[in-house]
Amino acid sequence: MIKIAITKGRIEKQVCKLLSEAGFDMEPIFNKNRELLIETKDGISMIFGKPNDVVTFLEHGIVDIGFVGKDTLDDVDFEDYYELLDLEIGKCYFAVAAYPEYRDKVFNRRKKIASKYTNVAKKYFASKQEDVEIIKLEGSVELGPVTGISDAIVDIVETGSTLKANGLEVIEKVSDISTRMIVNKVAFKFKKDEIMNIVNQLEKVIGGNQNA
Ligand SMILES: Nc1ncnc2c1ncn2[C@@H]1O[C@H](COP(=O)(O)OP(=O)(O)OP(=O)(O)O)[C@@H](O)[C@H]1O
Ligand SMILES: O=P(O)(O)OC[C@H]1O[C@H](OP(=O)(O)OP(=O)(O)O)[C@H](O)[C@@H]1O
Repeated sequence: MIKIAITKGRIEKQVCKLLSEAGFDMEPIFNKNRELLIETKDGISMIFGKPNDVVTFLEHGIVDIGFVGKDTLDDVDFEDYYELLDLEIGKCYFAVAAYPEYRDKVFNRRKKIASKYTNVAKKYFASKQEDVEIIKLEGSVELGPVTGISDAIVDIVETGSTLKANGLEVIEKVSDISTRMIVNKVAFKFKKDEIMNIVNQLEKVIGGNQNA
């Protein structure tokens, strides 16, 4: 049996649609209500969890495969997995954002940066040799500059409409994000054929979508 964890929320439906187009039996998933663990006719069991938890389940060997955003992978401490596929969905990017004045402002103190992705923010400013204070916010991160708790934010930008609605703008792009398929290394050793079958089937659909 192959065990899969899928990130709930924005990317859930698109991942399930790709798996269905790749020929896997997703009917029980499409018909599910509040169940969090579902078994399909293909001998695949699927759980649905929050982004960081998908990685935690994979780290502990509870699942063989995880579908999760690159944003989450960039932020967690765990790196001992194989990233086998970019699903080319859930596309967005990390950016430093702030009010336009931030660009020319001279700071005579450490800048304050708010983010839900504190490791990404830390790593980014460290790469620029900038010593900043990182403030963790759990959501609505744009509130950082709006309330004045921070000078800028590191957050996900998709359409840019949340920034615009709050008078903020992208100061610097940090990195691209999309949904990835990750695999537990031990599982790959013992279930290589089944896992590669899923990779190959998905690749055909992703390739087809890109050429469409
Ligand atoms: N505009 C976007 N904002 C946030 N995530 C996006 C966006 N577009 C694509 N994604 C991807 O979707 C994944 C899941 O995001 P989603 O907002 O559903 O869950 P979440 O981070 O648990 O947030 P919440 O706590 O608001 O439910 C993200 O990790 C990211 O890879
Ligand atoms: O560029 P946009 O298309 O406006 O999308 C970006 C927004 O979407 C995400 O927030 P989400 O809606 O997940 O809520 P949250 O802030 O509570 O995490 C992200 O944190 C931005 O706020």
